[in-house]
Amino acid sequence: MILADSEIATLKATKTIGIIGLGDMGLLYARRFSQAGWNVCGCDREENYEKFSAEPFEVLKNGHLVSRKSDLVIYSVEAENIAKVVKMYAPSTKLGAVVGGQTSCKQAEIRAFEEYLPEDLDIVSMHSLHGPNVDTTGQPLVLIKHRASDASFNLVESLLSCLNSKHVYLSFQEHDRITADTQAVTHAAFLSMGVAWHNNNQYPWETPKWLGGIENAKINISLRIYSNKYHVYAGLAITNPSAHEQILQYANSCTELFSLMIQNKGDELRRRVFAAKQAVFGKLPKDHTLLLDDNLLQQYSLSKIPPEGKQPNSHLSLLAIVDSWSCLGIVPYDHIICSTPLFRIFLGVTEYLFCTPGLLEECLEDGLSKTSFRQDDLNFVIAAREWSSIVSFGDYGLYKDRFVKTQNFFMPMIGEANKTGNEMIKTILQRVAEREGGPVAGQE
Ligand SMILES: NC(=O)C1=CN([C@@H]2O[C@H](COP(=O)(O)OP(=O)(O)OC[C@H]3O[C@@H](n4cnc5c(N)ncnc54)[C@H](OP(=O)(O)O)[C@@H]3O)[C@@H](O)[C@H]2O)C=CC1
Ligand SMILES: O=C(O)C(=O)Cc1ccc(O)cc1
Repeated sequence: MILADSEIATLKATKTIGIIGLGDMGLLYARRFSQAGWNVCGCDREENYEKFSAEPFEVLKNGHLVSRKSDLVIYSVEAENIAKVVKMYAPSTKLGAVVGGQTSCKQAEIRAFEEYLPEDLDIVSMHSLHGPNVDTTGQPLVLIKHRASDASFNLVESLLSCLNSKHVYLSFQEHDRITADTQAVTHAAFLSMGVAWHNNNQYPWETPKWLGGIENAKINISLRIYSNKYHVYAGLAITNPSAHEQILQYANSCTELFSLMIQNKGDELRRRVFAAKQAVFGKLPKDHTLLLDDNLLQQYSLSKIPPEGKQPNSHLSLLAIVDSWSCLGIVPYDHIICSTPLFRIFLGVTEYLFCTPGLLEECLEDGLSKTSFRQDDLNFVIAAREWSSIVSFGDYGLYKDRFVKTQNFFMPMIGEANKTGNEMIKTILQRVAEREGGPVAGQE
């Protein structure tokens, strides 16, 4: 429960909030909390101490110093390191404090808290379902009351209320299942596009094949992911066991649909894809308005080449996501309350392809009869399988290596892609907010 203003004022005067890990998300939280009038302290690795001298909150040298004086400690470190970091600082936690974390998959985080924190401490965890450069307003924020009194939970919820996000209450198990369905498989699709373009040695904005609104969304989101830190995507996929199954299903769906195309098994392909369409989109109301359309996305192009009419495209990446949702029994709309901006965009372009009259039929026809996309699709299948293997091996080193190679390939365009991507996301989020009647989020 968010407390009354007078009670929040008392908490602000008496409680100290500690953030361990002042990277992108930790810094966002620490700045916002201190701007809202909370007493905040934080730390990063000791060797980074000097970097934070201009911050408006107290910066300490390490997590022991943060833990011993904070009434609420939030760990905002790499998922890969969470157990190690919690083990290190947990014994220094102040008596009676509440502890939480921001990692994207909660199983490893909660396990670390249970193993290393003294039993008398409360655990309330959280997850902002957006990146550090998105306005927090109206975005989903998951709150997990794992082991806590109402007073502890109210402290956490009242503190987080300054972000103006939409609070979603889940257990850690529900959180991990939903984010595997939404985030992990979304990232797998866009990561695979990047690797496929890289392996084909082509910048998609340089070839007339990739023109049009849907292609702009694919390119901008893929490059946005490759502009980020690899550990964010590695952590949320590798530490979440449900994500392994989803990503494998995605790779299998890509393989099987592509196999049907190259064998020219049109009837089987259509049967399978239309059954998936029915499972995923069948219950949408007749008057359902599409979130996205090709015209809206047309303006967000990185290409200098003027559009020259429609190019044939099988849209294998989009066919495969609907097929995998269908095979896994996932209805993505059930998770919309817990969706990230990238997931909404992925769902938006997929919905556009599947629900615009005639478009799905056209792309299946292209997939079966045109060969111009075969090489791209083959590379896409290989990339999806590669990501699935890397995630299932749980190998962060391999993940980093694969990610960074493709990141380097796209480096010359990352700055411009982020600018265009930010504009695109801003427009889409405004549209989401208008549609849902909630607060309008902008870009920071
Ligand atoms: N970025 C995003 O879009 C989102 C990320 N998350 C999750 O939030 C968490 C943080 O992500 P993000 O901020 O992006 O990542 P960053 O890499 O930017 O931040 C993590 C920070 O923690 C520091 N750190 C590592 N070990 C310690 C330690 N022992 N003591 C103090 N600081 C330490 C890191 O230092 P160093 O770099 O030197 O290792 C780094 O500065 C991750 O678990 C991520 O999955 C959640 C929502 C969105
Ligand atoms: O929107 C997305 O999917 C992002 O890529 C940003 C992101 C990354 C990690 C999270 O835990 C939450 C959001």
